[in-house]
Parts: sequence; structure tokens; C-alpha cells
Amino acid sequence: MKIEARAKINLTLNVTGRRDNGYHDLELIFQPVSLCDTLYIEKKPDQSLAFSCSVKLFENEDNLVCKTYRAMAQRYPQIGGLSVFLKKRIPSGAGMAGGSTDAAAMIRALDQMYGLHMTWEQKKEIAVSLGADVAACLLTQASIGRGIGEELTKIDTDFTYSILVLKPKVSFSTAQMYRAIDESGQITQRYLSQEAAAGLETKDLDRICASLYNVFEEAIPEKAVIRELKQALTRSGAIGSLMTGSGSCVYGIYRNRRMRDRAYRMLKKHYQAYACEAVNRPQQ
Ligand SMILES: C[C@@](CO)(OP(=O)(O)O)[C@H](O)COP(=O)(O)OP(=O)(O)OC[C@H]1O[C@@H](n2ccc(N)nc2=O)[C@H](O)[C@@H]1O
Ligand SMILES: Nc1ncnc2c1ncn2[C@@H]1O[C@H](COP(=O)(O)OP(=O)(O)O)[C@@H](O)[C@H]1O
Repeated sequence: MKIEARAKINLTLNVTGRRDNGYHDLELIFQPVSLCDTLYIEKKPDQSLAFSCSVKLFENEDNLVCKTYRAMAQRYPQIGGLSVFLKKRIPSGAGMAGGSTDAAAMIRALDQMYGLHMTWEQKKEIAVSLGADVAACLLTQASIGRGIGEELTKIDTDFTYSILVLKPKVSFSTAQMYRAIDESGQITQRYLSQEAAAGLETKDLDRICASLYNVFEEAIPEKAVIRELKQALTRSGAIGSLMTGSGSCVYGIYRNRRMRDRAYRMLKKHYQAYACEAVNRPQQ
């Protein structure tokens, strides 16, 4: 079986509180995009997992693919031995849910391969045990997230639009970025998720772009790096730009694919660049 694991960007992101266990309450929009990793999964006769990955650094037992296999096999004894190859394309430490989406793809794949008929609640329970972002990665459409990011409300849209993502040389650790939020005294929250969702529903790109906000942009150590990327995207014709998640990738949204492709050709000479489309396919 071959399954695609899509990356996400965040159109909005507010941190609204801190829990006793160190996790944070959020209010954000997840937008799946066409940039994806691919998982190649085959059954094998024994009870073990043989895992390999195109990035050797990630080829270990701690990979979220292996953790998901173990969590699923523990709950569903009918799951047998597998050989899994993970082709990575999504940049890492980038705010694009590269690991979380591989975990979500494994849940979907095992559900299908073994006819488990998992309910949304069952999938969500396993997802949350693997990471706060994993449940959102199970969806093929944009959603508003609350709680630690697992309380999801789907946004009713089939809108697609063109995006260019730039990855700076520096990567940010999610845990460190949440600590930076805790340590930064006054931070501004801007609650624009409803407005951005309305923009998605009415397919109004200007309304979406006027609603982009990420509180982590205020807490990042390398503000100049992010500012430079946003300026480069704007100069290349993007009508809105934002850092995604806890960084470090920055994306721009373009009026159409032609303008985005032109920007891609120009900016890929200077930056690690990824051209992709927003994916909104209500549902599964
Ligand atoms: C910031 C966001 C926004 O979408 O995305 P990324 O930048 O990772 O893509 C997410 O909240 C990242 O979710 P995810 O990457 O799944 O988080 P986890 O693996 O569960 O946790 C990684 C680290 O982030 C912290 N964390 C995560 C989620 C949350 N609501 N509060 C937190 O404080 C945890 O304390 C942990 O130290
Ligand atoms: N399947 C996976 N793909 C990428 N990183 C993974 C995976 N499983 C575990 N990891 C670990 O998670 C770390 C960051 O994951 P990533 O999903 O890229 O973060 P972010 O969502 O912040 O971009 C990586 O440095 C790696 O050690």
C-alpha cells in the first residue's frame, strides 16, 4: 500500500493558556497542503516492524511511524508484521507537522489494511497519545483547532489556493518555542480564526490574507531571518505571508498558480523553496 501524508500550514495561531502538565491551550487554523511524505507499507509474515526512511537520521525506533505502529498493534492484535519505507519530503523542525502527519497516515493505513473500521473517536484517541497535531493531520480539509490542538471543527470549503513555502537554514524546536512564549512577558493575541474560516468558506483570498496571524512570530529568537523571508515573498507577489506553527518555515499566498510558479522560479535560486496548493477535500 502507498499512502500520502500531507503537510500543514497554520493560517492563525494563538496560545490562550498553559496547563499544569506544560501543554498549552490553542486557538488555530490547520490548513492541509499538497506537499507530502509518502509511506510504502507491505505486510510480512512475522510480528515485527522493519522500518526504513529516505533520511537516515530519522531511521530509528523513536520515529513517529514506529511509535504509531506499536500503539496500534497494542490495541489491535490482528495487526501483524509490516515493512514500511518512509520517503520524506516535508522539511523538519519547520512548523509543517512533518512527523505528526506520518503518524496520522499510519493510523489511516492500518485502519484500511486490517479493516478495523475505527471511529473518529478511536482514531483521535490514538492520535492525541502520539502528538497534539496528529488528529488534525487525519483530516483532508482545513479545521479550527482548540484545546491542545485536538478539538477540531471542520471548515466547510473546497477552496484551493497557491502557496510558496520557504525554509530558512535555521530550524526551531516546538518545545523551545512554547517555552519562549511562556518567558515572553506581554504577547499580543489576535483572534482571527472565524474571519479566516469565513474567507475559506466564501473563497475570498483577500479576507484570508487579512486574517493571517501567528503569535509565535513575536517570540522567535531570529526575528530578522523571518522578516527577510516574508519580505522576499511579498516582493515576489504574495498577497499574504506568515510563519507556520512554531516555525521556522514561512509561507506566502498568491493570487493564482502562475504568479506562484513565477515566484518559485525566482526564489528557489536563493532559498529552500516548496511550491504547493491548499487541500480542502470534504471528507473521506
Ligand atoms: C505549534 C504547532 C501548531 O500547530 O505545530 P508545529 O510547529 O509543531 O508544526 C503544534 O502545537 C505542535 O504540535 P505537536 O508537534 O504535535 O506537539 P507535540 O509533539 O505533542 O509536543 C511537542 C512539544 O510542544 C509542546 N506543546 C505542544 C502542543 C501544545 N498544545 N502545547 C504544548 O506545549 C509540548 O509540551 C511538547 O514539548
Ligand atoms: N516521521 C518523522 N518525520 C520527521 N521527524 C520525525 C518523525 N518522527 C519523529 N521525528 C522527530 O521529530 C522532530 C521534529 O518533527 P517535525 O514534525 O519536523 O516538527 P515540526 O512539526 O515542528 O516541523 C524531528 O527532528 C525528529 O527527530
